[in-house]
Amino acid sequence: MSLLSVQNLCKSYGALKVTDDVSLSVEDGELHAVIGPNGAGKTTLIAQLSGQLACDRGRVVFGAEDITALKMPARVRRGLSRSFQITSILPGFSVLENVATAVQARSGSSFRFFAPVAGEAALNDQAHAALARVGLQDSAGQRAGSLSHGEKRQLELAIALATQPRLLLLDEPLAGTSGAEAERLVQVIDSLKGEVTVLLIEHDMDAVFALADRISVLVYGQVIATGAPAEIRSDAQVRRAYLGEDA
Ligand SMILES: Nc1ncnc2c1ncn2[C@@H]1O[C@H](COP(=O)(O)OP(=O)(O)OP(=O)(O)O)[C@@H](O)[C@H]1O
Repeated sequence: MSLLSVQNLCKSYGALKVTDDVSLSVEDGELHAVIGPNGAGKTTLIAQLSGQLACDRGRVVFGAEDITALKMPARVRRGLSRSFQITSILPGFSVLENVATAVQARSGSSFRFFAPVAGEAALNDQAHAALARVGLQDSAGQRAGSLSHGEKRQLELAIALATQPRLLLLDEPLAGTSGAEAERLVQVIDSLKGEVTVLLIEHDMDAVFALADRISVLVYGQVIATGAPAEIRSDAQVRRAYLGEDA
């Protein structure tokens, strides 16, 4: 059984069909990338999967449960998390506090079962573990606002991981990075493989083809192909529609 099954998802704005009968599955443990030209509907799809945006039609099944009608917090509690954007980082708070806040938000009242000091220690332990996963363990005490752009992207990942997702939705995690910063993020995402199932949207094709187990290609709101990177690279329709004949 797939971890995530997206069935005939639709979203229109007036006459514009932004997601148009999208079906795809994400298998447990895989890194599944969704690529497509600007305006293809990728961000809208992620918003529909995270629960930020209601679907006009179609179903989203997570594990064995139909979650189509659930709002975002209920989806997060079930382990379906979207990476938070840099804009949601609290710049005046420390890196650790940013992650600890996310741990607490996910856990709801569960930390109240601990005595206050033990609760805080448990919270910090989880936050430190998430920071170590993304290579920010030495920056825990630093103000989040003083991080470089690439480090802020790493912090976003740590915040998402702190919610202990089963499926992580990553929307352009490399945006605004290049060179060593981008390579670092690719390494971090690669290191999550096998531990967290990932649905990745990313414009950096080198990163996508290096990381993905499978790729779905979205064009004008429709999935025109799904397959392993080598299959996608050699798919004539994909080359015509998106990658270009010389890709
Ligand atoms: N709230 C909205 N109201 C009207 N049109 C919208 C709205 N949100 C998105 N669109 C339109 O839907 C289309 C798809 O947008 P979306 O952001 O999902 O594409 P995308 O594939 O993520 O693009 P990009 O790669 O440029 O981020 C675009 O034409 C966009 O202008």
